[in-house]
Amino acid sequence: MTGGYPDDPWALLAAGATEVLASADGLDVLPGVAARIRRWHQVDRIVQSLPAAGGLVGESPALRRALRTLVEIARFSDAPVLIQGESGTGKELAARLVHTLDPKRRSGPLVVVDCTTIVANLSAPQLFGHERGAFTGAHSARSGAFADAHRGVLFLDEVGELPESLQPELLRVLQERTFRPLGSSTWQKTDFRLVCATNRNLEELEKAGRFRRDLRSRLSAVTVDMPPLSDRRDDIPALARHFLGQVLQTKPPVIETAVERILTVRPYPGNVRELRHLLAQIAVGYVGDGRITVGMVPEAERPGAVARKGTTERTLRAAVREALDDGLDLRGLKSAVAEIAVEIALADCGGQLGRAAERLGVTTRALQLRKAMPAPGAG
Ligand SMILES: Nc1ncnc2c1ncn2[C@@H]1O[C@H](COP(=O)(O)OP(=O)(O)OP(=O)(O)O)[C@@H](O)[C@H]1O
Repeated sequence: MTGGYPDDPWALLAAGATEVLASADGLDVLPGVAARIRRWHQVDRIVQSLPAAGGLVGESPALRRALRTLVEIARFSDAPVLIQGESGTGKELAARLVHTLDPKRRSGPLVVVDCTTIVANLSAPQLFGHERGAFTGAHSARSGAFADAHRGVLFLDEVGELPESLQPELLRVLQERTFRPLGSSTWQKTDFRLVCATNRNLEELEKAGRFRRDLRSRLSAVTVDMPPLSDRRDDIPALARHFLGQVLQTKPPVIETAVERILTVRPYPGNVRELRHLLAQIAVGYVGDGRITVGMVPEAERPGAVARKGTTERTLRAAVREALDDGLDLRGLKSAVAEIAVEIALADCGGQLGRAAERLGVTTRALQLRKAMPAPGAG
């Protein structure tokens, strides 16, 4: 199976009806249709019962579709799985879920290898392992990922980055289920399920001659597409509460509607990871009163921030032009601006030096000195 799992059993029923009508003796295909519908309900029950969907928070149809596919392939097949999606969409969480749900593999290990860290020739031992003395610096024998993942799952993250020299080797291991550690003359057996993730388009890499066609078709027997956050904005409030709870280690506070609006409309090129970082920033301002208010949202994220920035710049430009026209040089301009900033900060902070210094990002001592200094050109 490739792509998403059907959203509802009616789609299966409709497809089944077409099959029955098309077959010579409609009854022979009925058991198959019935089995598929039964399977659909089984998968749906598992998805509903997953505790927080195995760490993947969200109720949107796009995420549910991906989850159904993950459950289906984890439970009912042993084929390699390719998880595709933009960066930060939860591909690694999805891979972990396959391991947790695979009845044959879950008691075995989950071995994670980030292919961006495999430098051709230098790091092949990371996959194959090596004997003592196999190369300079190999002071003792070490097992590699192929051996470590025996009876479990091998997760190759960013598989599009797998060096070309290792691609035929991986294909061979998948076909033969044997490998030879570096420096060894003995073939070892291994039995792992392969799960890969990529944010690159493997088909394009193949066209560019950077990925082997036979390996790509082997890896993508089953694919799961993790949807970008822009396709599941409905999930943002639940994700926001989830991350606040994680960061604050308490029951998540109530998020004011205005904050929820800010969170749900902005773009997220970094997907869920970016949302998590934003919530971590917001949590810094939380004072423990059970509410997340707009004041805790970083200034740059608040409505009108971009427009305000534009206005500020325009006003500043006009003021600087006027000062230059009046004959002020750069030095004079700088100290005039500093003087005004100090005056405003002190007025806003009721004359308290410490608070004003904090607002200006200087030490209290520096502020004291500046205050003691006569203004340029003054008496
Ligand atoms: N649906 C989700 N529910 C809860 N947390 C999520 C969800 N999706 C992603 N995350 C969190 O977002 C962060 C990024 O997720 P993950 O590392 O799985 O993404 P990825 O697609 O593998 O990213 P990359 O391609 O950059 O490696 C992690 O902290 C993960 O826990």
